[in-house]
Amino acid sequence: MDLKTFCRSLPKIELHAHLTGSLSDATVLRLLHAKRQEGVVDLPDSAEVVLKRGHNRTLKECFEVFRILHCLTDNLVALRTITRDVIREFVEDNVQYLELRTTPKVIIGKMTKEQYIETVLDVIGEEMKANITIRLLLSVDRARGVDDAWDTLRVTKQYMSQEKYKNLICGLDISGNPNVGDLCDYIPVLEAARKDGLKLAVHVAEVLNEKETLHVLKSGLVSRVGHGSYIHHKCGGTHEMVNLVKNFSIPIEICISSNIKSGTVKSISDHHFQHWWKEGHPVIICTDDKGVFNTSLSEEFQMCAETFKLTHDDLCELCLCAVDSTFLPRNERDELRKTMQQKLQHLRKNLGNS
Ligand SMILES: CNc1ncnc2c1ncn2[C@@H]1O[C@H](COP(=O)(O)O)[C@@H](O)[C@H]1O
Ligand SMILES: [Zn+2]
Repeated sequence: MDLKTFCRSLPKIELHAHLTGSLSDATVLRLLHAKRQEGVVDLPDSAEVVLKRGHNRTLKECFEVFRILHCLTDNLVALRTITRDVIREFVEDNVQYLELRTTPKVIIGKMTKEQYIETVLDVIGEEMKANITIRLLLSVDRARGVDDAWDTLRVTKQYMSQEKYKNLICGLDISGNPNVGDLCDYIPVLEAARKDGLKLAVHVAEVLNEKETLHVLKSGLVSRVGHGSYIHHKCGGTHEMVNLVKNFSIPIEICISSNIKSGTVKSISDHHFQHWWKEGHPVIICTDDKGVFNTSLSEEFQMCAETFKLTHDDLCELCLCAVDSTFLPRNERDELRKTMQQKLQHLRKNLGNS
C-alpha cells in the first residue's frame, strides 16, 4: 500500500478545523451561483480571490479570503449548506471524530448568533447519523473585541443547557488575526468559560508574540494550543514557555500547510512539529482551513510522514493518541479509543495482506 493510500485509509481525528475556512471549491462555486441568482454582481473578483488554490497567501490575504467567504455565507440557507458539505468531506476523508469550530455571527435582518449556532448544531445532529462523531467549538474572534466575546459566551451557555444540544458543544476557541487585538484582554472571558464547564482551544503563538504567549500559558486555562509555532525554544520561543506547556500537559494542534502557506513558519523542515514529536509531547495533526489552504487531513498526514520520516506505526500512534486530546468526557473517549483501535487493527491486517 503506498503512503497516500495508507494516509487516506487511516481512521483520523480532526480537532482544529474552522468551518468557513474548510469550504471546498465545489461549495464555493455553489455559493457563488446562489449569489448570482440573488442578483449580486461583483462576483468574478471574489471568485478569483477565493478560488486561487494551491498558492501561498500571507496571513493578511487569508483574512481577505475569509471576508469574502463570509459575504457568500451571510444567510442561514448558505450556513446549512456549508456545514453539511464540510462534514461530508471530512467523512469522505475517513475522519471518525471531528471537532468543528466556527464564529457565530450577527447579520442584521438575516441572522442572530442564536440562529447561527442553532443552524450549525441542527446540521451536526443530522449528519451524525453517518459514520462520524461531531462536536462543536464556538470561536471568539480576537479582532472583534471583548464585548463580542462575552456575548458569544452568553449565547453558547444558552445552547449548552438545552437538552437537545447539550452534549454537542464541547468548548470555546479563540482565533482571528493574530496581529490584531491582545489575547491578554480575553483572560476574564476564558476564566468564566472554564467555570461554565467549557474546554478551551486557543490560537497561541501563531506569530511571534512573547508577552501574550507567556501570559496565556501562565494562566493555566488553556486545554489545547492551536499552532504554537513560537513556543518551542528551538523555534523562537523560550524554555519557560516549553516548561509551561509540558507542566500543564497542553496538547498542540499542528497545522502544517496553514503555517507554511501563510508564511508564519519559514519552511516545512523548520516546523515545530518535529521537536514536540521527538520529545513525546502530545501533538495532533490538523487542517485548520482545508479549503483556503487546499489540503485534506490525509494530505497533512502524508506530508508530515514524508518530511519527518514517520513510519506506519508512528502514523497509527498519532491517530490513536489524538483521542486523549479530544474534549470528550472520559466514557465517550474510551468508546472512541475502542473504535479507533479496532479500525487501526483492521488497517494493519490489510497492510499485512497486501
Ligand atoms: C490561518 N490561521 C488562522 N489564524 C487565526 N484565525 C483563523 C485562522 N484561520 C481561520 N481563522 C478564523 O476562522 C474564521 C473562519 O471560520 P469561521 O467563520 O469561524 O467558520 C476566520 O475569520 C478566523 O477568525
Ligand atoms: Zn486555526
